[in-house]
Amino acid sequence: IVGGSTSSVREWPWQVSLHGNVGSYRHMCGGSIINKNWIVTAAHCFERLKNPDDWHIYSGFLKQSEMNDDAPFFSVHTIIVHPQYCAIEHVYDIALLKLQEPMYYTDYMLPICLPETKFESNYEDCWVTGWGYTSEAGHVNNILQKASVPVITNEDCQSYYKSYNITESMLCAGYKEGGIDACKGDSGGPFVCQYEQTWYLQGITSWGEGCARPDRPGVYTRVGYFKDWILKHTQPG
Ligand SMILES: COC(=O)c1cc(NC(=O)c2cccc(O)c2C)c2cc(C(=N)N)ccc2c1
Repeated sequence: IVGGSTSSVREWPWQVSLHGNVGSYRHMCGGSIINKNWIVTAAHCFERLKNPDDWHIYSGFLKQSEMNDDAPFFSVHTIIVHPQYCAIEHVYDIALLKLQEPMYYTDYMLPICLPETKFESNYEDCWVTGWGYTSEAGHVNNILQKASVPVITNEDCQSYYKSYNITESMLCAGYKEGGIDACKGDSGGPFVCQYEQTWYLQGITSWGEGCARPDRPGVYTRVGYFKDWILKHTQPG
């Protein structure tokens, strides 16, 4: 997160850190708890590491330094990458992780609600969180960061990204003057909006040209667009 501030414990209890095995296990992506068996994240996190055994999921922690070899983690049973995901175009950048064992809820580990509809009309009070870079040429941050970022229309977003196709499965958020944005390492993490005292997962951090640049908003996977696909895979029975 560029231009954000430090989160406190229990602020974002659905936020998890996905540690991938690249020689040793380290933070690669964020994710969100949607129920006791399932995490939603970004498909692009699994370009190189497609084996579930190469992932450890840390939940209930604020600092990367706490996610050490003595700390408990959840293992991954199944990785479901959206069948229409395309890396080049950044489309359908969504994946589901089934846990090997169901998690338990605490004040620090709670699920986030899925949006009510495919396209929400209200996007007040939206925040993006993660342990990603705090500058383009940065590195993974130790303490979970948060930043409030306004949603912009797909039409405005398309006008900024002339060499890309901003599809209806994407959601954009950012400031025209830049300065505050998600960045590398925040991928897969939550973009949430509060509505009538309830938080909803409206976006999954996906991509952007650089980070926090003027006229280059952050691009997110629009979670409402994939609600049926998510429910199809994550509902019991
Ligand atoms: C794996 O995820 C990404 O690569 C990756 C690369 C990005 N954009 C970059 O251009 C970038 C940023 C930092 C370092 C870097 O090398 C690049 C290419 C990203 C930009 C944003 C955002 N601005 N909302 C969010 C996630 C990103 C994930």
